Amino acid sequence: MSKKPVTPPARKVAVLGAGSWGTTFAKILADSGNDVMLWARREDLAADINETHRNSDYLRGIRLPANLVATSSMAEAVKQAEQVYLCVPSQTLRENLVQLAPLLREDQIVISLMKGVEKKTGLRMSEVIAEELPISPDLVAVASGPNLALEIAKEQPTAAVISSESLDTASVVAQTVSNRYFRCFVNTDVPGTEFGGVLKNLIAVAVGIVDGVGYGDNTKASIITRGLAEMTDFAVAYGAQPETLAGLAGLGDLIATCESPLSRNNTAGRLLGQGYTLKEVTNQMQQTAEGLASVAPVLTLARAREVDMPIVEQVSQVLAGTLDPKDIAPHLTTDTDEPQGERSLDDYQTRGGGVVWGALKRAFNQLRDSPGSSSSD
Ligand SMILES: NC(=O)C1=CN([C@@H]2O[C@H](COP(=O)(O)OP(=O)(O)OC[C@H]3O[C@@H](n4cnc5c(N)ncnc54)[C@H](O)[C@@H]3O)[C@@H](O)[C@H]2O)C=CC1
Ligand SMILES: O=C(CO)COP(=O)(O)O
Repeated sequence: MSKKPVTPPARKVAVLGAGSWGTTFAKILADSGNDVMLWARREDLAADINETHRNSDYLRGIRLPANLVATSSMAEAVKQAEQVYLCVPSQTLRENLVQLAPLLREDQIVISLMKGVEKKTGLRMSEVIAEELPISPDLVAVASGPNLALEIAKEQPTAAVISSESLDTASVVAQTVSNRYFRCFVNTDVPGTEFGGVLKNLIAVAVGIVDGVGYGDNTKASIITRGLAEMTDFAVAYGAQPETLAGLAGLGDLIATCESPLSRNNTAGRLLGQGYTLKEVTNQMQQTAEGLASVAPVLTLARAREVDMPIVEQVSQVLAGTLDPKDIAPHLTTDTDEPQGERSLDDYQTRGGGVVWGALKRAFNQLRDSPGSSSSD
């Protein structure tokens, strides 16, 4: 006699932050069978989500599932949750953690969905969490990957990486999140996974700038390719594994963000390339473009470890109004006229015994061979 499959009880989870990604992630979690509480700062937004099952300010045309309930009380959201997902703009994380700290139990897992560094400290989001929350690092995870909110809210299939110092934690989170349109891989390279998400934003601003100027695909492809080398150099200098940058959280997200008009970072860059000032661009943007705030702290970190970041340097000069956007491309790789060897990716390939291409091949084979289950990215 065949046994009936046992359906695990629904997990209770909380998502803090009801913008485009927080709401989309809450939908992913609800579609994965969890009971989701979504915390919105504004009471009227929480009420509107509960009444209409929509968040029209951020996700026009998307219906939210019935097992997703909104609240404007952080205490209510967090109280029953086994896992707490954080999705507020990076520069506001610390103030929100101050509110969260007294509400948190020591067995709750905390997951960052954010892609920025704190401007005044240069810390990654998981590092800010470690400073502000009384929590073991084993219970902290981060999620990153090619994840443009609106596409996923429409249930278009994609993949992401869940990273934690504890593989057990990453696996529990991956199992909680994964569903038929959102597939999670796991790794333990937290710096690589977080920096991938931070750095691709900066390259997407650069690509947006040249797009706004009117340059075509050769210029953009050059920036994307050299940008990946720049991202990898930087992240490796801060302890990341190069293969993480060749995976979903690096190359994957870089492609999605640089290609898509849905990307806010790409859009901000395009406006700069069209001649708007930084102030005019930030006034026009209704959503968070993390890259604009990350440029300065990333350059400070790069200089501290003597990493060359010519593309990010030039984005910084365009933001400051000291470089004409149309001049960004000719200076892509060097500030001398001497020809240079194309360093980074070849270097990693040689030094790491083909590590980048090996990782790409493994990722491709995994996607091809094993639909459904999670494994490393
Ligand atoms: N939208 C996307 O496609 C993706 C976004 N992300 C990341 O998610 C994070 C959040 O971005 P989005 O949801 O897209 O931004 P958003 O601009 O769509 O929404 C931000 C939300 O935070 C709220 N907020 C603003 N100030 C706040 C404060 N002081 N305290 C608490 N909440 C505050 C806003 O009211 C809004 O609900 C960012 O780090 C972004 O890089 C990551 C993957 C995809
Ligand atoms: O992180 C994202 C896609 O993975 C979203 O990019 P933007 O923040 O530029 O919209």
